[in-house]
Amino acid sequence: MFYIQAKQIAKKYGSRSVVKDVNFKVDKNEKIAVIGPNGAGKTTTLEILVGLRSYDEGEVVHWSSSYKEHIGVQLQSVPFFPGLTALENLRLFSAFYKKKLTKEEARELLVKCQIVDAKDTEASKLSGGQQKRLAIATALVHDPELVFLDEPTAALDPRSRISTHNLINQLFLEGKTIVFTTHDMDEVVKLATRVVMIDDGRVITEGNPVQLCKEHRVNDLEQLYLKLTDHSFHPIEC
Ligand SMILES: Nc1ncnc2c1ncn2[C@@H]1O[C@H](COP(=O)(O)OP(=O)(O)OP(=O)(O)O)[C@@H](O)[C@H]1O
Repeated sequence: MFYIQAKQIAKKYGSRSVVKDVNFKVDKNEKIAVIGPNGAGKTTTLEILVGLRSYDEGEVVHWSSSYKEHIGVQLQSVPFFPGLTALENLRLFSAFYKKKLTKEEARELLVKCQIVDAKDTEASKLSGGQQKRLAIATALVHDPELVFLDEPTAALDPRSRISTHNLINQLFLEGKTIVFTTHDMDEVVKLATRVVMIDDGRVITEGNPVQLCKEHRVNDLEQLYLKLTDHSFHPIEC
């Protein structure tokens, strides 16, 4: 069963093309890592897939007309409600959906996302890493089937990064499908069932990370990334 199928999508900001002819399918029970250089168009592609951003060409098909109720999205910057604590923010976010979280349910979600210690701190005063965890919690308030996480571990300390990996695996075991972006290649190998590499607005390769390395005869994903995104790299013809 597929959740999202994007066919030949293209997007321009002004006259600048940032997504070019992208095909992107999200199937049920996947953990997809989207990787690529800064500015490659990963966030824009994800925003188009979840219906937050318009596109100029192509088609995006979702599995359900009410898909927005079943997708959770953590973007890189989250506009928390000013003056409200982490717990209050979470409950207010949940009020946008059919089922509002009780105080206890909100607390449990903060425990799950390892941010409960800061539940009574004003959200805007949390550290960068804590805000990231709260942002992940807000993406989960409506128990979505499909979860998009845009750089969920950027700016996290090693312990927090590991607990976020554990959270992603836990969500996957609960039956959720996860799509995440990252610049950490070890994280991709550790977590992803499939990797999609985007460069200059195009998908340049995709597949199982280990399999892809074998096919391209490189030792690891970092080498594959460096090889495929090196615009000065010209293979020697035999
Ligand atoms: N709202 C916008 N208006 C104009 N240009 C934008 C907008 N959002 C993104 N861009 C530009 O589009 C390009 C792709 O941005 P995008 O955020 O999709 O890249 P990314 O691959 O997610 O990068 P990063 O890894 O740095 O997060 C960048 O050059 C960026 O400056």
